[in-house]
Formats: sequence, C-alpha cells, structure tokens
Amino acid sequence: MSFLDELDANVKARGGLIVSCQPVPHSPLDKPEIVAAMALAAEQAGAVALRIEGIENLRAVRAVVSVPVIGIVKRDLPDTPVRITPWLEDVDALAEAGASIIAFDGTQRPRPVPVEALLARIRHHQLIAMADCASEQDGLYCRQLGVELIGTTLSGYTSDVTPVEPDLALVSTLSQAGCRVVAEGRYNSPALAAQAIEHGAWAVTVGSAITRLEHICQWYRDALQGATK
Ligand SMILES: CC(=O)N[C@H](C=O)[C@@H](O)[C@H](O)[C@H](O)COP(=O)(O)O
Repeated sequence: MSFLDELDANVKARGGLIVSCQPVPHSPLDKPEIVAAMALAAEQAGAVALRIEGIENLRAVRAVVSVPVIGIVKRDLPDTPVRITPWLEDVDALAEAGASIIAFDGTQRPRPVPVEALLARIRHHQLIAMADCASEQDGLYCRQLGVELIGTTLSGYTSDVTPVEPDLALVSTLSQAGCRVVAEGRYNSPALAAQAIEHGAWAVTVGSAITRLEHICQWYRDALQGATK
C-alpha cells in the first residue's frame, strides 16, 4: 500500500482530524518540547496527522509521534506576501527534519520561487505535497500540477478583512472538482469541522481552537465582556 493509500484509509477510518500545533509566536508555549507534547497528546487523542511549523519543532515532534507530519516554514519576506514555505531550501530542510507531507503557499501571488519548482523539489524528496490555497483558481491550478492535498488554508487571508466563518463554499467547489480537500482556517468548533466534511472535505485541520491558548482565552474574554446580567 502506498503512503497516500494508507493515509486515505486512516482518514476514512478515524474521521480526518488534523491538528495544527503552532503556538502564538513568543508565547510561553512556543518551545519545541511543548509543541512536541501537544503533538503527542493530539496523536493520542486520535489526530490522523499533525501540522507543524519550523525545523526545530518538526524535529522534536518527529521524535515522539508516528502519524504523518505536514511540515511548513513560515517567513516574513520583504517583497512578497507569500509566507508559507517560500524557498527551495525550506523544502530541503523540512524533508531532512522528517516531514511526510510538505505544505506551501499555493496562491498565484508574486513569489520568490514558482509553485512548479517547489513541487519538483518535494518530488525530489519523494514526499507528498499540500497546497495552501485561497481560491478555486489556486486549488484547481495546483491540482492539475498533481498536488495531492489542496488546503483552503489561505482563504480569507489574502485581503484586508478576514471573515469570522470558515470558507465552506470553497470546500464544496474544490471537492466537487475532484480535489482531496483539507478544510483549514477558522474551524473553531467541532460543529464547523463536521460541516466541512458534509461539504466534501477529505480532512479538517484545526489549529487555534485546539492549540492556541491565547486565542481561546480571548474568545472567552470577549464573550464574557459582551455578556449582560
Ligand atoms: C493563514 C495562516 O497563516 N494559517 C496558518 C497556517 O499554517 C496557521 O496560522 C493556522 O493556525 C492554521 O492554518 C490552522 O487554522 P486555524 O488556526 O484557523 O484553525
């Protein structure tokens, strides 16, 4: 059985929850050993895969979990809005650190390295690719290049205003077009994650609602401050 067949079978059998363990930068939780502990807890709780940012975090996680790890590197570059795995060297470092799947920005925005070149580098390492997309156009383009996993990760993050709700319409459109869709971005409750599956998602990645304690506290504080007695 190929790696992808095995992953498909696992996702089908276990419900397709992918947990993104990306602490808020500079949080007291932003330490490789804590990221690794969160990843192991998520694995033990049934996550079928993990999404991990940064080489040190990835190494720490790889050492303690056995489920596939989606690796990314985030960079803030001067001349491009593209942040997720922008360089070929990032692909090499993620592969070397033990990623099973490498995700990269799959949008059609100005970028330092073309999507085609990133994909070729991922293939060179014989790994699976995931494109973090913002639109139907992005997703369909990456799919026709052969990218296995199409994420809705960047929907709502390529313009000034980010909606509160996740982009379920994009999940439907891409899954109807035959993509293996990873619904990702603002699936902040189990009910919303279930809706993603109902809209055709293959799996759902949840980050903030599981692993960003500061965001969760803020949601509660906003609700309490807005509550009337
Ligand atoms: C836009 C962007 O850079 N998204 C990032 C991608 O890795 C992460 O910051 C998100 O936490 C992740 O996509 C999961 O989403 P959510 O935290 O909403 O469950």
